[in-house]
Amino acid sequence: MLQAISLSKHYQSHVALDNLNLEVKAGEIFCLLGQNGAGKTTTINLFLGFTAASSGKALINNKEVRSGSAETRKHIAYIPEVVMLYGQLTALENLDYFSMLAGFSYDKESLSSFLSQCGLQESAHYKPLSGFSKGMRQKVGIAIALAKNAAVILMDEPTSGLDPKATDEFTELVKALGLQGKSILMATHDIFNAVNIGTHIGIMRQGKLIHTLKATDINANDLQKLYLETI
Ligand SMILES: Nc1ncnc2c1ncn2[C@@H]1O[C@H](COP(=O)(O)OP(=O)(O)OP(=O)(O)O)[C@@H](O)[C@H]1O
Repeated sequence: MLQAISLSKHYQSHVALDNLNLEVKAGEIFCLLGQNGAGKTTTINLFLGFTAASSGKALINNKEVRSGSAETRKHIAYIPEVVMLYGQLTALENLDYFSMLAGFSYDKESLSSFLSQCGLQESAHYKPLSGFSKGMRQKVGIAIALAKNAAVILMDEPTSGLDPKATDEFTELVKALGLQGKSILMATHDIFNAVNIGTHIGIMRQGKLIHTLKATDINANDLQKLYLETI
């Protein structure tokens, strides 16, 4: 589970995140919408411990995130806009390496099976990442999340720049992770995808979470209207 309690981040006098209260339970996919600079990445970075909170708390499985500490990060998988892995290593080698960093050791069949579950063709398992498309990299990123057995998955605009088919495949994978009981927080600019993928949707403006909605309570057209009225 992922929780923010009165979480704020200031850069000198600038308020990047203002008193965020948020809970993403197991099996929930929370999509954060908001204009550039609304505070989405700041929120994700606070949960990752990449930056320290000015006040309030970020909790992962009820443990407070400490900036720079690996204690809570081991429960998290992070999928940024472009999954940065080792280009000279194969998909299998990358997965093996990142699983080991998280304390897991798998045989080749198991590693291959994680990649296949994420829709990566077997012929690609043994190819270096340098030749992978963005969509293929995102699949390896999800495979790492599976292999790490991460309870929490944080995603920052993971479908930006993906073609419709790759977006659709990615969406199905993320929904399956939700059904497996992961807590997922995803920052996105894609309103249609947020309704399609999310169980919950938040709209941020100038560091504040203004609206929180259940995805079943709104369609894409109404969400777009509300979004435009809010920002
Ligand atoms: N290291 C930093 N130093 C100063 N200000 C920062 C820093 N990081 C972020 N900010 C500011 O905090 C605010 C929130 O930024 P953030 O990156 O969280 O927005 P965002 O919603 O993720 O935007 P985008 O959609 O463009 O990724 C912005 O005004 C940004 O300029």
